[in-house]
Amino acid sequence: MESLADRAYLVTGGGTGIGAATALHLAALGASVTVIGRREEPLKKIADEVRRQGGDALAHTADVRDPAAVEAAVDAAMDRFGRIDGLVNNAAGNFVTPAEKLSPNGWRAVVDIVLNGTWNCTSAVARRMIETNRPGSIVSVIATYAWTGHPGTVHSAAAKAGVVAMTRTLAVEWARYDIRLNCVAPGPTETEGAGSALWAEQEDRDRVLASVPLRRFAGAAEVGDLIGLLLSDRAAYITGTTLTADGGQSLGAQIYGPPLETNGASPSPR
Ligand SMILES: CCCCCCC/C=C/C(=O)SCCNC(=O)CCNC(=O)[C@H](O)C(C)(C)COP(=O)(O)OP(=O)(O)OC[C@H]1O[C@@H](n2cnc3c(N)ncnc32)[C@H](O)[C@@H]1OP(=O)(O)O
Ligand SMILES: NC(=O)C1=CN([C@@H]2O[C@H](COP(=O)(O)OP(=O)(O)OC[C@H]3O[C@@H](n4cnc5c(N)ncnc54)[C@H](OP(=O)(O)O)[C@@H]3O)[C@@H](O)[C@H]2O)C=CC1
Repeated sequence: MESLADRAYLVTGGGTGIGAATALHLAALGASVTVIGRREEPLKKIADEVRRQGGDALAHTADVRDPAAVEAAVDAAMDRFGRIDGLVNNAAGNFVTPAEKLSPNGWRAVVDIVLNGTWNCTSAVARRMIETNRPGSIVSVIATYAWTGHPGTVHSAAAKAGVVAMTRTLAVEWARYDIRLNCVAPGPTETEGAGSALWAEQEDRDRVLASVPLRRFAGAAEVGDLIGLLLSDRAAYITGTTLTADGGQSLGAQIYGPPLETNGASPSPR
């Protein structure tokens, strides 16, 4: 595993789920991390855990929808660590609803967090990288329905597709500054946020599991590990791409394959 000692990263939605696992993973590799989210308590818990393990972390509350709050968070990270080497756009909002019942404000809430929030953070961090003449790596967490689409999540699917287009555009535009941008597309991942938003009932969990050829949920830590890979210099020649880790879910049901039913395999993440 490559050391990330002396590096400093920002992780949005870093207090819970995949964001928290990513922050802990980066800190374990020696990096300093700034975790950003709306609620102070989960952020403080992760920052305390990083410090307990001998690392350095800053917890900063901000709503990624608010450009001024994002600027203040990035300034606080610069003041504390003196540099920014990378950003993880992980914050998201989601709920399942038939599209015809989605209110204008419901659409706005999700698209604002996922698409506008990603832009607010990406532009604020990239400007600091350009001003300080430092290379950088930006990873955004998307979902495979950015290209497959998925009924019930039109707001999130459309916003994640926008993040892919943003990533591909900026990967070319900012290559001259040695800023790399990539996406990670996890499949169903065992987190509290997704559990309550997307598979609150056992019946929903079973349906999700049955759609995954590897027949298990991903663990937040294994997704955090992939994000760490894309942030690191091992991925120095990778830009503008999406790394999919979905247990084969987005390949869809195959005509001559085994039936997509739960098969008794352990559904627990590795
Ligand atoms: C199925 C397999 C695929 C697997 C891949 C899955 C890929 C993606 C996964 C994820 O993204 S998991 C992340 C889940 N985490 C979260 O959602 C956490 C954060 N969530 C939130 O903050 C809220 O859920 C929020 C609604 C997104 C935003 O909160 P905010 O406080 O800004 O908004 P509200 O004022 O509460 O609501 C705004 C608007 O939205 C309507 N709304 C909220 N929930 C629902 C719902 N369940 N159904 C329908 N509409 C909903 C709410 O009513 C408001 O609209 P108006 O009433 O004002 O019109
Ligand atoms: N779990 C899964 O199955 C999958 C998840 N993903 C993606 O992975 C990422 C993480 O999801 P997951 O860990 O499961 O879910 P969580 O709900 O645990 O994570 C979402 C995080 O985003 C933060 N957040 C939400 N809204 C805002 C906001 N406006 N400003 C700042 N922070 C915000 C939340 O903190 P707070 O509420 O305190 O602000 C929370 O920490 C998301 O991008 C999601 O779309 C993709 C595919 C599958």
